[in-house]
Amino acid sequence: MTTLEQQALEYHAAGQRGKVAIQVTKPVGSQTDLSLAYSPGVAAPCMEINRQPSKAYEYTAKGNLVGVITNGTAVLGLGDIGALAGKPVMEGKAVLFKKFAGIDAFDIEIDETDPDKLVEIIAALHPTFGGINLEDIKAPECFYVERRLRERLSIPVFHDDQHGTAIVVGAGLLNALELTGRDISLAKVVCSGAGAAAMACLDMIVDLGVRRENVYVCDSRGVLTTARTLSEEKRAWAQDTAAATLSEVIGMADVFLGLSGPGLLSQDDVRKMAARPIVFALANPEPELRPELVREAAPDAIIATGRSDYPNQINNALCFPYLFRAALDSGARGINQEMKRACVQALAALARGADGFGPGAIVPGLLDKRLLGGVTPRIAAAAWDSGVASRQLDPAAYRLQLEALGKTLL
Ligand SMILES: NC(=O)C1=CN([C@@H]2O[C@H](COP(=O)(O)OP(=O)(O)OC[C@H]3O[C@@H](n4cnc5c(N)ncnc54)[C@H](OP(=O)(O)O)[C@@H]3O)[C@@H](O)[C@H]2O)C=CC1
Ligand SMILES: CC(=O)C(=O)O
Ligand SMILES: [Mg+2]
Repeated sequence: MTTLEQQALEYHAAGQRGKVAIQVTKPVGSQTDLSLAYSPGVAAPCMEINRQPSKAYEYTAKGNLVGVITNGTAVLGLGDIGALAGKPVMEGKAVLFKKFAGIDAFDIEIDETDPDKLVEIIAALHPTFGGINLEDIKAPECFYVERRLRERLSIPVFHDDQHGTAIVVGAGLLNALELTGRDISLAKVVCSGAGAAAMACLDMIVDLGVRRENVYVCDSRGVLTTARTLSEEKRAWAQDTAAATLSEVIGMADVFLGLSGPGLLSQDDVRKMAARPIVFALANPEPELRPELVREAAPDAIIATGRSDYPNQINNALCFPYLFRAALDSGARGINQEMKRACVQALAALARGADGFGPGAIVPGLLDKRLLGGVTPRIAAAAWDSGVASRQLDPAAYRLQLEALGKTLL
């Protein structure tokens, strides 16, 4: 076991176990308080909500509460380690919701792999929450589960590994391309991984201007080609090529996008890439190739990982707190493409506006205090403009409100 792993175990076990706890928000110290908080007074908000369900947003925690829900089938890059073993990650996401955006989150680990049953369970749980953040559910089941829940529920349902990752990859890629003087429409991209995160990231970068014919994708069996029998999602990325392996398609690639597993990129692969390559080795916790090894093979590379212990942390934690903050505050029924695009542009702009902007800072750091006030109002505005929100928020006033909130959080 490494020192870091040992420290992480001690961190999690120290004091009150785990990373989150419940906090009470009303006085309960007197008989009068108790008769308001519980019986008999609590019947009044119950009956108000029974008459008008939207009153739940006024009288309960629903409007500021997100469910972080997994079945543990694709926990980070650790694979199918099961619902219970995924709990530390889900608690971690709950911590980030709270510390970065003041959102309360319950982590819910569901021991169910059948997609239809999972949909039924999550749908049955949904009255508790103002939004649902699906996490670490493997592909292809995650696509079905998210789609069915979005069809059924009128609260935001968002698969973080797909869309959260895609947003941050989009922002990082725009800035990395700018810094290396590349035209997005000419960039050749090679992606390792064809699961939840990869498929959504590829859709996003095509939305931003990458040409589909310039993208080569590898899964655990090699390059997605037209000769292979592929799922519907993967078929969309199949190339008519005889190349079968990552090493065979990576020649002169401008961008490597790793959303697969540890150690799947070699230094020789990096050496085959174009000059000033962009290497996003995003598998967690162990990237496709460690940054120091990428640097050795290509000293002028722009390198990003999903980890907090290297520069350029491309991690969905840079966006999900702010997306949900904006969605909850604007009363959005869902998180749509316009909101995601607004988040991409806001994150990219925030990085460009920082003093240290450059190859080692293509995205803001997770602890950048400008994020809450800088990103969230732009997403809320996009929600309103695209017709998915029920409240229009004045951007300047909302920003001030968020900046004040931010001071109470980190
Ligand atoms: N930095 C970040 O913010 C994020 C990083 N990630 C990382 O991305 C990775 C994938 O996560 P996710 O998409 O949720 O998981 P999925 O289980 O949905 O997808 C995993 C993908 O990796 C592929 N894969 C496995 N082995 C290989 C291999 N030898 N060569 C190429 N591809 C391979 C699988 O192939 P096949 O389809 O054949 O099974 C599959 O397409 C994880 O490491 C995760 O930590 C995910 C989300 C966010
Ligand atoms: C960051 C994240 O969500 C993942 O690696 O799965
Ligand atoms: Mg995840």
